[in-house]
Amino acid sequence: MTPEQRAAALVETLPWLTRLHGETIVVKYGGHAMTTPELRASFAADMAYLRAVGLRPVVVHGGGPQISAMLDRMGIASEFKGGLRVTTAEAMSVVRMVLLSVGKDLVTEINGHGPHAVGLAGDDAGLLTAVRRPAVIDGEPVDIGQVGDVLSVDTSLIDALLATGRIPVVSTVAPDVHGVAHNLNADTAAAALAIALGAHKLIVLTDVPGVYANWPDTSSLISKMTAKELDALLPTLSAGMVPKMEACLRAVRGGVPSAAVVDGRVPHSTLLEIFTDEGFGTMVVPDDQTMRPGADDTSGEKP
Ligand SMILES: Nc1ncnc2c1ncn2[C@@H]1O[C@H](COP(=O)(O)OP(=O)(O)O)[C@@H](O)[C@H]1O
Ligand SMILES: CC(=O)N[C@@H](CCC(=O)OP(=O)(O)O)C(=O)O
Repeated sequence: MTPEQRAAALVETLPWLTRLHGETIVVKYGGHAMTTPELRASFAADMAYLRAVGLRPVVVHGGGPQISAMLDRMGIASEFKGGLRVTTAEAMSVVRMVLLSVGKDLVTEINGHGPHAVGLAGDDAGLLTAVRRPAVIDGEPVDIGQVGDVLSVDTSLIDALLATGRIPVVSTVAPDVHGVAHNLNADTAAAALAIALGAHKLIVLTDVPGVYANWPDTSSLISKMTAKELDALLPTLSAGMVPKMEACLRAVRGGVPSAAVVDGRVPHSTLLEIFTDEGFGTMVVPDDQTMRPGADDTSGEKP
């Protein structure tokens, strides 16, 4: 890179730094995007960077592959229906153990940049209350055990942490109203948190460059779509992409100005999505928003 190109890259961030100052960004860090020490280090640096430049990142982490590996070691089979893990009482204790451990590791990694990150789970100060959620297969509800949807969010703890410059790191296990632990898909929980916090953006880090219109045809990557277009695409999606895109749709329909699915295997993908004019991955915007404003846009809002 020439000095001119490096300077241009820095200058390109200026409008976004100005516009996004003080905004809350919910970043969902998927289990497939944390598979190497280098990726975890680059993610931690990105969170510290966002905080340092005046944004308010909130991390919601996954850990699906890590849970499956642990279940496998314990001789318990992993089964998914509609992109959600069938969670027996036996599997639930493993899910809880692994997710809390992944969360703590992430806190340690981010805190290599200063004592900013704080780990939380659904039961901390009533952050998340779950309600049992069936999977929907061919339009029919199917019982998949202790899997939850988000019934309610109490943002008071996160609000207090953000007000003092902390970076909340949320593990998505949560009690229902009877105190029974539930396994929440991390995309689902991230969307609920983004809505409740009035976030400016939901960013979902995964292991593909974005959403493909005709998966697995990799020439069909979608760079941007409206909520309505996503609604039409949803029935064609498979596996983990289903809860992910349902979550993006829910976030945007719930008032979050945009949701982006980006390739978490690319170092610093969060910064590329937030601070570059063209963004990175697939972005979902409300139905009345058809253009991604560039740096010369004067509306003051990047979708
Ligand atoms: N239309 C699609 N576009 C992109 N990926 C898709 C699509 N349909 C299914 N997938 C699958 O969804 C996976 C991402 O979901 P998942 O494995 O649950 O990720 P994560 O662990 O990041 O939550 C991709 O690796 C891909 O195999
Ligand atoms: C109900 C359900 O499926 N829960 C997920 C929770 C972890 C998760 O969402 O992790 P990723 O984001 O890495 O996929 C699971 O048990 O795998």
